[in-house]
Amino acid sequence: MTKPSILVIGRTGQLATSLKELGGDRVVTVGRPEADLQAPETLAAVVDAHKPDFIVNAAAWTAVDLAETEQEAAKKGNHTGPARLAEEAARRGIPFIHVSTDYVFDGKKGAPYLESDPINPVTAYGRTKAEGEAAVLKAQPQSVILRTAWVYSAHGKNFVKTMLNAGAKNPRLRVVGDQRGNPTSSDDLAAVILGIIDKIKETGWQDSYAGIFHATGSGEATWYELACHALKEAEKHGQTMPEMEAIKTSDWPTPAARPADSRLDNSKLERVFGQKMPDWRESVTRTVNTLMK
Ligand SMILES: NC(=O)C1=CN([C@@H]2O[C@H](COP(=O)(O)OP(=O)(O)OC[C@H]3O[C@@H](n4cnc5c(N)ncnc54)[C@H](O)[C@@H]3O)[C@@H](O)[C@H]2O)C=CC1
Repeated sequence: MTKPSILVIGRTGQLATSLKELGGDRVVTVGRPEADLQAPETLAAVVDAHKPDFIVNAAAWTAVDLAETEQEAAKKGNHTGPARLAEEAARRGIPFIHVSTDYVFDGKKGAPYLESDPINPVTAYGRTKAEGEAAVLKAQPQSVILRTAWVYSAHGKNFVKTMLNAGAKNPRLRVVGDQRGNPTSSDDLAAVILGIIDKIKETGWQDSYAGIFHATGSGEATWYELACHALKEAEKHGQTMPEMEAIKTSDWPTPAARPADSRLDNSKLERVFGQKMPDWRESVTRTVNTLMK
């Protein structure tokens, strides 16, 4: 067996699982306790044990609501921990790929966000992720930071799985219909990350690779539209379609306020890396087919 050349931090999360599934022997995933962003002193030893050509950080504090009350832990998971990992990568000359979020924006632009648009996070999660972006780039200038959004997959915890489960148990579902974004399959994001790594291998590091890139599923949706599509696909497998009602954000209060419109423009990803993400509907259909098998 060839030595894995891509070290992924995070083992059980959606993106880490997709990277392992897609990357096979090229990828080794390491999670807690061996690699713990809350205990950054663990990270150097993991990098030295694997001597990778690339490091991907697929780990994060992703509990958006809990981040409001657990700000210190969220900061370690999203800011200081990833910054330390970037520092270890820089010290060894290893390009670093990190993942951030649409929640660095306040959602008030009214059009898809560009990488050059000013950020203004409105949640503790978004703030810690935004601080993480800046700290990672400072620690390792050879970093590619991918801002993604609304991630779902056949594994782990996510909105699509929650809706399929809720739809199987309830005759009627109420889903927020006034937040707009780009549903993203973690498999599609993993494919983009592996594509970026191939490109860097092919061309060597280029200055244009450094910095922030938006990487979300093509097309846009509300949570209501996403739920309806997933449940219609499940209906083809014999699950009863519940009656669906679109509700307002104000009817579904959460501790952390979600941006109303956090659509991202992915054209820089295509321009620089030649990577285009599939339409979210196709990928949701694939995920539902996997789950209903
Ligand atoms: N899930 C979503 O909807 C979105 C996710 N993102 C970002 O995408 C990336 C991947 O997210 P997912 O795979 O969906 O998240 P996930 O919640 O499925 O997985 C997170 C992973 O991080 C690991 N982790 C948490 N704390 C850790 C620590 N202290 N040390 C080591 N590992 C730790 C968990 O064990 C898990 O494996 C993250 O950077 C996240 O912020 C961005 C936008 C939306």
